[in-house]
Amino acid sequence: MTVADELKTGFEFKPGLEGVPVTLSSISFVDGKKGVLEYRNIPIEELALKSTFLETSYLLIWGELPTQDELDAFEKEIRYHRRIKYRIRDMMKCFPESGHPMDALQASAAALGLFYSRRALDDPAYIRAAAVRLLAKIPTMVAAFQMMRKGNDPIQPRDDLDYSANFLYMLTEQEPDPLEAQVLDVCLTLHAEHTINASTFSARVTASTLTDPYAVVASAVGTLAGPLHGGANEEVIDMLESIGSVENVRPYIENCLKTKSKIMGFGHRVYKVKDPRAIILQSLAEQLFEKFGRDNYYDIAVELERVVEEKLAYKGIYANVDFYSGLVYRKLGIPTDLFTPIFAISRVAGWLAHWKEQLGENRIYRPTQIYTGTHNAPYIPIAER
Ligand SMILES: CC(=O)SCCNC(=O)CCNC(=O)[C@H](O)C(C)(C)COP(=O)(O)OP(=O)(O)OC[C@H]1O[C@@H](n2cnc3c(N)ncnc32)[C@H](O)[C@@H]1OP(=O)(O)O
Ligand SMILES: O=C([O-])CC(=O)C(=O)O
Repeated sequence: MTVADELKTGFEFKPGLEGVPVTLSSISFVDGKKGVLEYRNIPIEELALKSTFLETSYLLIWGELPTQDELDAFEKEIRYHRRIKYRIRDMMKCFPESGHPMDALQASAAALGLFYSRRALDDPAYIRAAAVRLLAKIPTMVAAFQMMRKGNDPIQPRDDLDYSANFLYMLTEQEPDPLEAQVLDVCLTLHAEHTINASTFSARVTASTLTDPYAVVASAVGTLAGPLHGGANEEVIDMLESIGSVENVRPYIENCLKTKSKIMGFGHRVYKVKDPRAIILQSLAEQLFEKFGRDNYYDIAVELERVVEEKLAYKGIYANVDFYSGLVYRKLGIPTDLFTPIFAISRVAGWLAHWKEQLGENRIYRPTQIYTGTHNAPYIPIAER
């Protein structure tokens, strides 16, 4: 059969699965034309203003906002499980300091499966324990690698600090300013879930084989790392650095358009307007600048957004979630190559929600292909090739 024949069999090939539904889901909703994002029916703006990352994680994974008692119990369990086993720390010490923290995180998340490998996927207590462990330990692993690659011992989590304050503390051994901890917490809430993006799809495919949740998260971390997905937040800062000044913005964009290169932090498969999270992230950056002083990259970013809109709005290309997040993290003093691991700390909540949902009505993912080769080719002996 030729490719044309294959296409006649009724398959419609959609590169990148654009617009192809791959599951039923009630976890989140995006209206890309109106710029709407909801988690479990609640608008992201409401959650950013009124919730916390852990409460939002509970909402995503278990489908409802927790009562005060449920939230207290959940937070207590997370605090209890923050520490990582010394054998995981020892393993991480062998990682090369020059390695990317996303690779370190992917390997460490997978290593959790060596210690907690029981696959009781129909036991709600197992599901809860795995979700708690992953939410609790991933920030500790990210901070531990940061310390170890600088030649220092990891900083132990502090039980008196909440989730985001504790993460910032483990990175610096300094108790963060309350505004810094609060801003980071809102960033985590904003990044926690986004329907069937590439890493979540990867998580669901892995989950559908009924493997363990650590493998599910490790495969999603690997997928998030790429520059077309979560890795773009790091690339945005590199781009702002290479542009260097507001005057250089227009020639930079014109050159990208001429050479058909992507402008990092812009464009989205679903949003055809400015990403609602970018609007909130920009205001978080401004709050930090007001208290701690402006970042000189901000003016470049604002001009970049203006020129990209002027040139590309007609194609529906606007700032996405990765455009302003890096400016927030930079102001929090976080190194650029930790931006994507921070995205992972947050998105693990969404991945876990999808893992749990996938297990509910599981069928293994096994799509098809359109074969583009030939048939019955002769085997040519090596001497005759
Ligand atoms: C958390 C996240 O994952 S958010 C996304 C983070 N990624 C980035 O910021 C990287 C830059 N952006 C991109 O590469 C893309 O916009 C993606 C990967 C996000 C979406 O990709 P797709 O939906 O496949 O869009 P695709 O790449 O086909 O682009 C469609 C058109 O818009 C253009 N376009 C899309 N994004 C950009 C961009 N950032 N800069 C310039 N042009 C762009 C493409 O060149 C293409 O133009 P054409 O139709 O004239 O050929
Ligand atoms: O939805 C997507 O394609 C990308 C993503 O994860 C997000 O925007 O948060």
